[in-house]
Amino acid sequence: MEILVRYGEIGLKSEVIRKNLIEILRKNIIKLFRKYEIDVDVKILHWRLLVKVNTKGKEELAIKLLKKVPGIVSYSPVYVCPLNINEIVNYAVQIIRKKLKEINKEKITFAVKTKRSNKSFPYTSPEVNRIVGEAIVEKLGLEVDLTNPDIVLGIEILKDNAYLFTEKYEGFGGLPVGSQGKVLCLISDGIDSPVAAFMMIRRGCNVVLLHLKMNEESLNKVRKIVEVLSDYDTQLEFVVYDYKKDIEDIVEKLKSIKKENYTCIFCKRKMLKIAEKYAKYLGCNAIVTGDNLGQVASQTLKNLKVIDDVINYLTLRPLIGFDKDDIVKIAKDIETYDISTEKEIKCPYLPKHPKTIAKIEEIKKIKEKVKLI
Ligand SMILES: Nc1ncnc2c1ncn2[C@@H]1O[C@H](COP(=O)(O)OP(=O)(O)OP(=O)(O)O)[C@@H](O)[C@H]1O
Repeated sequence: MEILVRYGEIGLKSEVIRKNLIEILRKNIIKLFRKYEIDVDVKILHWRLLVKVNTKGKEELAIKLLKKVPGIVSYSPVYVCPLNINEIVNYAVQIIRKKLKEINKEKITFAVKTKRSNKSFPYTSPEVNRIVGEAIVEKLGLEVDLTNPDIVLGIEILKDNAYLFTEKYEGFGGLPVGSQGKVLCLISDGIDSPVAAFMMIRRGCNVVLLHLKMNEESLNKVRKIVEVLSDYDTQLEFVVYDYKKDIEDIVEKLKSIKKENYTCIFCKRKMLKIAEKYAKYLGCNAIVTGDNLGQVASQTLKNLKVIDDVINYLTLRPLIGFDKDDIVKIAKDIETYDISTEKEIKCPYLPKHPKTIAKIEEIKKIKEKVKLI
């Protein structure tokens, strides 16, 4: 099986950068397929990649896996045909004939959509559409429907060959992983932080996922999430830090001065402080969290400011402006949603009335009183 892979934004870059990104993309495809013991050859074509799946019986898996490679916008299993209009017509008729066997319907309609990037091919795209379309009508008796066809036959005319296909799968787009440096993502068992990590992977970052462990149940969920995300970034690193003592210390100290409502703020400050240490040690360029504005009462700009104040490191919150529905949709698409929601584990340290608008002067006073970060 051969699959034609299309990239998007990579194509907008200068030639030197584009070549570099395409090579990273090529290697990423090979790495992911190797993980699933699929032997592939990936050839770089003009504006496309051609993935040749050599392992028999793994074709369906190969199609699923390509969705998990950032940088890919869409892809199609293809028939590779010589650059000759008669051959293209012959291939087209055979492909449609085969496709007809899969469709159980009386009157089947079709459309031909050609894209010619090889301008030295002597027929324009509309001409190819017409010639191939007429042959299909004549030989197979189908009807043309350009708005809502049962079968769309795609033809891409590239430098070396014509590529014919009837299926087109969507990728996530973005940039190849490994092209934009490394970030440290704070990951919990919730819906948001796996999506935040994915957003950074999609933009080409390698990620280190850091989980601050408070209980075994959450850690088990996070482990499953890590497994899913490590298909998108095959070099993903996962670090677990035992956080129980730290959070208990925070809760105890705040209780002693009746400031329990500051628990979330001091907890997040401590998390960022720990994250900063790991980020520096592991060579990460930024820290990433799944925070969102106003999703819970304590996620206010003022709170985020006093939380960020504890470190001096680039902190990114890729979901800050997203609606919950948008986040849920992505979580479902990347297959972390079911894991995040399989069992809700409530934070046992959550105070009754978390502080919504924290002031830095108040934080300073508390810090000094009970020695917190
Ligand atoms: N136990 C944890 N380990 C690592 N990071 C965490 C942990 N808990 C929270 N975070 C980070 O802080 C962010 C905001 O925390 P919040 O308490 O709102 O998260 P949550 O509701 O538990 O999970 P999520 O934001 O992933 O849906 C998270 O998105 C995540 O980046």
